[in-house]
Amino acid sequence: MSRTTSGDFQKTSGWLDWFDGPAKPRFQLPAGAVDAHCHVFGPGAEFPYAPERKYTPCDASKAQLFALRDHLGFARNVIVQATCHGADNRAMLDACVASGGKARGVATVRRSVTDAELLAMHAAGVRGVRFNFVKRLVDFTPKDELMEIAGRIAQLGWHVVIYFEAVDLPELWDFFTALPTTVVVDHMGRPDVSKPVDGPEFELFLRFMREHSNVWSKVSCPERLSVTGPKALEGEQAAYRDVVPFAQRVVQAFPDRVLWGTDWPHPNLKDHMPDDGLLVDFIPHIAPTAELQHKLLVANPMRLYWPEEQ
Ligand SMILES: O=C(O)c1cc(C(=O)O)oc(=O)c1
Repeated sequence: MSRTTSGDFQKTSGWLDWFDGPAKPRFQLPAGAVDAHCHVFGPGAEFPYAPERKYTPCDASKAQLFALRDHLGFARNVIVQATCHGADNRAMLDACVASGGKARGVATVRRSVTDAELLAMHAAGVRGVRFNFVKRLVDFTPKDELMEIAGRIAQLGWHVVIYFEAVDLPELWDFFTALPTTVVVDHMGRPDVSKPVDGPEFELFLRFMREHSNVWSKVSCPERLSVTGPKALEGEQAAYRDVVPFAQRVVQAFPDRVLWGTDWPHPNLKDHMPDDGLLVDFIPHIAPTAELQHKLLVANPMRLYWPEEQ
């Protein structure tokens, strides 16, 4: 079934809609598991997409996200502001509030954000801001503006989520290592998994984490990073094998600083749309023991997003 975009919007040409009717995962998530990276899109008629966006998605509402959460067996979500909404956080905030405490959020803000707005976001459940350096997704924001924002949100106990491509890490290193908060890297800093896992590019990322104990990583998005597959479709139980050594390395080296998320509704995939149930079945390949799974899915996200419950 083709999904629609409501309001005065037309999906980007070639847009792949999120997968309908995902499998029930075979992997039994631990009680209290958190999907620590997912998004809501619109619906456009209610929460318009931002004029500066680089893509227009199909709608993906909070009700659809919560249904997926329950189907897969997650207890909670961390809803990350998607770039198609720019710095208009209303859809994400509305979803957090509607979740009844089962979702926390990561916002995108500009320097012009007021302290009162930040406090209101905190009350709605926001615990971090996202700085995006992926050029196909956002226009450039000066680093001094980002550093000023980081200084302000640090006072609220929030963290910074960073999204960048592996080739850009050397240039961004000084900025990232000067951030005054916990820093969470999206999707392992997007390694090129056709390169060796013990090669210089991924080693730089591991060094980034090793030398900076405030840096965490989401070991998410194998469907984005995989080059040779196989895809998480049609019951595949060994999907995205080429990504496994990279994610496993991060989980084993930094078990207390990793998070996992579905990345539903998977913006901008070009090749295929994964079955989210089978994506959950990817987890035991990268976190093979019950202890690692509990840290990745429960203890770590709870410490970062619901510390008051610890
Ligand atoms: O690689 C991407 O296209 C992508 C985009 C977004 C976003 O538009 O916010 O978020 C993600 O986590 C990944």
